[in-house]
Amino acid sequence: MGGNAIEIEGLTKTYAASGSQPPKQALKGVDLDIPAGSIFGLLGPNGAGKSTLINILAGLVLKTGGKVRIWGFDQDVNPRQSRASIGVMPQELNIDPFFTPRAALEVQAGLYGVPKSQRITDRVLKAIGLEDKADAYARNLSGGMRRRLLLGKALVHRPQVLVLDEPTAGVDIELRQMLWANIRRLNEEQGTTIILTTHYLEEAEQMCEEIAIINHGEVIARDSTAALVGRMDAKTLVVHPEDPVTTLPAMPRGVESCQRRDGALCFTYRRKHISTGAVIEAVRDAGITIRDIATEEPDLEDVFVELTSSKGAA
Ligand SMILES: Nc1ncnc2c1ncn2[C@@H]1O[C@H](COP(=O)(O)OP(=O)(O)OP(=O)(O)O)[C@@H](O)[C@H]1O
Repeated sequence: MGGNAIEIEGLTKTYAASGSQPPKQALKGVDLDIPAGSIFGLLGPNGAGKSTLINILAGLVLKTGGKVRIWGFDQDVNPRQSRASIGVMPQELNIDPFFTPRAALEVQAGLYGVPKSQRITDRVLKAIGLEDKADAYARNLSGGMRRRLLLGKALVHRPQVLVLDEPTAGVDIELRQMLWANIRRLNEEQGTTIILTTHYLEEAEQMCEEIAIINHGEVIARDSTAALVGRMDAKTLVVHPEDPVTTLPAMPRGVESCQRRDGALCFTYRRKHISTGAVIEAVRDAGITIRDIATEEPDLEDVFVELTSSKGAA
């Protein structure tokens, strides 16, 4: 196979109408390649289509149209192999309370048809730090342990691609760090490709080499995290002029100017390329007396909000 763990072309999904609900087009033609060996972030607001996409990858939801290849296997041509290449840690804590972690992992391995001689139950228990609890009933496990067990269940068939759907939602910092350490290790030591959805943009920034932002069933941005962070390098200088200004002052190249409703002038630029001093100088050169001045520094959250509210209209 080539350099991609996942190749998605023109993927569409329309959920059928039910009762008074009209049909819902959840994916509107998604093209997305995810490089093998990467840690890839899939971000988007609630209802954007992330779970639909992930569930299609996992073989849990049937696509309406388009092509999906997992580890080189076309879902339509080689459904079994494509499914065996991927493991999914779901959002919900759906664990049978009457199974022990060991039994839960064994059952899961059975579901994937892993022969007994090739099972790696002990190794998985160790990787998720549940050796001590291997034979305790799952109902006695803490929320954090259950989450780790879900991760373990996604690993029993040694998938090349691991999908984590909101793995750290509602999880305390210590457990979050432990989960990330586990996941990084899988990525580094076994080359497992990791795809994760998260609402913690800071986490995505720290963990993911590349990020796709999905909104209203479409990919609206896909870039290396470094490039997205580069976008965030934008800084806005807000100038409150002493007297009303009717003409925006001339600015150095690369500065976007606008005027706010309250009359304030705002100038957005990349700090890397243009200094704040140069912008202030240009304002003064235009004969504008500055009454007050402030700077605004957007973070990934702002970029995300801007992208999902402007380009993503249905
Ligand atoms: N089984 C279903 N039947 C009908 N509509 C559905 C079904 N599942 C999801 N949808 C709709 O499809 C759209 C995409 O939903 P999806 O769950 O994929 O979004 P999401 O990005 O995962 O959101 P969240 O972050 O809240 O999990 C939403 O409008 C949702 O209401």
